Amino acid sequence: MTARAAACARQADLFGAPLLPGLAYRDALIDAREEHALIAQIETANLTPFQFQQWEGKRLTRSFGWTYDFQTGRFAPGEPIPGWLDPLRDRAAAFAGIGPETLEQALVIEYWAGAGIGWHKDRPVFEHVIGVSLGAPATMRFRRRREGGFDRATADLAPRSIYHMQGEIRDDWEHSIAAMDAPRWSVTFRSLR
Ligand SMILES: O=C(O)CCC(=O)C(=O)O
Ligand SMILES: [Fe+2]
Repeated sequence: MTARAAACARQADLFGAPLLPGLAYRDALIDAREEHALIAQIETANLTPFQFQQWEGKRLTRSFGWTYDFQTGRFAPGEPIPGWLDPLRDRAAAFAGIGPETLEQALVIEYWAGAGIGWHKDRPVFEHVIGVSLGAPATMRFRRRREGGFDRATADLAPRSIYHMQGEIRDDWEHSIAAMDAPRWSVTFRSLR
């Protein structure tokens, strides 16, 4: 079995059928001390409320490397990825089997209790999407439209875990995160297509 097939088989065990081609996941990427240090850094990183038209999400965000403005649709170079994210970016890249320098964007999100993120696909300018979870456990949901409805699947995201989306799961499926009852932070890294 190839490494990828083995990863898929593990996912099938963890998350149940159907397989989600292009999704990889592992627990315990970092330890609790590293998790707390990252949360402390995020808390001083001047995140701002996510806003889309009149609607303000119950989450704070900040992007580095590249910014995508949801109000204007403008995609532009942003502030460099800060040094405190470098070790995490290295591990995210190693997990995905790609070079760290290809992960040109980092997005930091703080979800307030009661917040999640609605159905979407990540912007097509990006290719690989790799996410690290901090704080509350989360349920990531996936759906893909088919005749008469949706194919659906879910993945449990433990704190300190990592996921990688590429290919079918990233391009053909939408994802969302169910509202959580405690704060959660995520750091996602993206490569450009
Ligand atoms: O918080 C996460 O892990 C996912 C965030 C997400 O889907 C996004 O920013 O596009
Ligand atoms: Fe996303």
